[in-house]
Amino acid sequence: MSDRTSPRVALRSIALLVGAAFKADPRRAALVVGLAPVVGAVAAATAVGLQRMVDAAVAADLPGMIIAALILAGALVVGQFAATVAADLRIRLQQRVGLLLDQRIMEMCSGLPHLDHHEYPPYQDRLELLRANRTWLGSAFGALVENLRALVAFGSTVALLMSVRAEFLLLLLLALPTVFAARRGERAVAGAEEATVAPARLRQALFTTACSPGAAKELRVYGLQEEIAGRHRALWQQVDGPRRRAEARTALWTSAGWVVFGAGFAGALYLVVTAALRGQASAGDVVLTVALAGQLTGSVAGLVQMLTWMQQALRATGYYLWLDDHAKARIRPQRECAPPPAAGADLVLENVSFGYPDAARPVLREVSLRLPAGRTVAIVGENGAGKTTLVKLLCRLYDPTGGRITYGGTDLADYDVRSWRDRVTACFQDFCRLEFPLQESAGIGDLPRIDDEPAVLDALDRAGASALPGLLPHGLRTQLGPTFPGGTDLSGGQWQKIALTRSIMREAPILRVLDEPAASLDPASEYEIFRRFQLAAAESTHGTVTVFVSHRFATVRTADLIVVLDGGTIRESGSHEELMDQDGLYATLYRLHAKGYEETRPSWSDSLDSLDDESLVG
Ligand SMILES: Nc1ncnc2c1ncn2[C@@H]1O[C@H](COP(=O)(O)OP(=O)(O)OP(=O)(O)O)[C@@H](O)[C@H]1O
Repeated sequence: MSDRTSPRVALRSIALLVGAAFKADPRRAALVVGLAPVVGAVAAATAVGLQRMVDAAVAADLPGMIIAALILAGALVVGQFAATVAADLRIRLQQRVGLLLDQRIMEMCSGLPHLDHHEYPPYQDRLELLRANRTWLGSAFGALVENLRALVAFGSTVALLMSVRAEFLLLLLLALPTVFAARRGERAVAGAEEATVAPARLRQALFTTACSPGAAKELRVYGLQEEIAGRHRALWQQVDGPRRRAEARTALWTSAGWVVFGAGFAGALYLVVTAALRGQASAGDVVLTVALAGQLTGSVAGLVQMLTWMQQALRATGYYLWLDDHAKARIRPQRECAPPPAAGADLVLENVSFGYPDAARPVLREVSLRLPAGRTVAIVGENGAGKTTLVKLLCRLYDPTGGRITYGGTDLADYDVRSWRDRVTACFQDFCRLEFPLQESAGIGDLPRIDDEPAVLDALDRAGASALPGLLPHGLRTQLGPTFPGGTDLSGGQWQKIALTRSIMREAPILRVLDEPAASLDPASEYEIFRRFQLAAAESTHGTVTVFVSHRFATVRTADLIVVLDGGTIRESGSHEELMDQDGLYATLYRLHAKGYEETRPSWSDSLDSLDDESLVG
């Protein structure tokens, strides 16, 4: 990561900011840009008014004094009015630009069709830097405009000084060390920030853990509060030390710059006063020089501040542009799109291999498998066998790194990714707890029908959660999530059932994935869910392929096809009976599970045995 904003990135950033401001609010943006030079020129106009006033007073020139008074009054009124209006407009515009860019960042993170950017450390590093500097994004356009104002103020002051004596141009050169020192300092601070982004990210993660309701139980049981706080403190020191040192160096360089400028400033005053004493300059010139020299100090300080502000803003915009470029590069060029997939075909994996980005070894190797339309396929295997990875490929959250997956003979990569996802539903083991009203949290599984009450009630019923609305104070309208006013928390199993309901909302999907959808439920409930989905698949005329991932072999024994994954390859596949006859890994593990189950057989297991299809359908 470079600590420099290259001229190309700076230009692109400026174009981005101007474009965003004029897109967010064109009229306000035009006014803000238009008022900046007016505000910038006020100081110089005031100095001119003063000069004319003194010269007219010395010459007892009444009309001259009136004109000077009008200039002074005009500069005061216009200056105050323009500065107040410009500040109000700029603040409001900053908020609008911030909102627009925030939305673009959200789009960049969640709008990418694949998931790999979430696991790419440089992407996460830039995202953290952008998060830490996000406020600069909103104010970046303001920084640009303020720089314009500061430049006009500085330029007009220098031009007037030169009108008194051309040598005063030197003051401009003497201001440069301060400006360069501030620029260099900002770069050093940026470099320190970028060099410590990894511990900063970890510190942020610790903070989130300490404040998250999800971690609250373990933090207390294991007494981790002090440990987490201690690590957070240590990381802060790791992050803060280099940054503070860079800031101290910046202060030193900038002070040295001011010493140089101060010497020049004193020299200029000496020159004009001695010239006036020799009669080579008017009293007005002395007043003008004193006023302008004072303003020059202010405008150099302003310019330094504004340049630092702009550099920080451009740096934040640079992170944004990097993320945007990365996001665009990750959108694979779509080959000529196949027409949207029609239901009723088989999904076929042909020698599919897959490795996560930067991983040393592939997770799936040469997997060939046919998932028949309208059937239920169970994927079983030990932890880390590659089950979830396989279903992620089916959902096109990643594309295979070798081989291909076809549907009805067409490579999935040939379908527009959105048209494929429109026909897929899924309930993942790390499902989302969407803290909306129950109606929306479940209905969002089929966005066009999010408000369709009968559809949501039907889906809740089919997910085995028909009782849930009755248990909540406002039924389907109950706000979920305890942190919201009037919000209700649910048990892990109830949240999971809502995730399951979402996966039922879409009608006639091509593929329904249930990746350990019952991890929070007891085996009887898991079996009930599996049977519900199996019966629904059998009754469906749409040919939906149902893929069920589970650790519990007993749950899935009635699946049409059972696939045993082992170390990223298919070890065995077939029906329960076929696999038991083979007496291989499946049979061994099944017997092991059954033995454990017999030994720990709880009372509710009778209900599991008595589950039949009618009780589920009815
Ligand atoms: N995002 C990722 N980046 C890198 N490696 C990953 C990622 N996700 C999973 N893996 C690795 O891929 C392998 C297979 O993981 P996967 O989640 O597919 O297994 P699984 O069979 O579903 O396991 P479990 O039953 O524990 O859920 C594991 O070794 C895991 O460490």
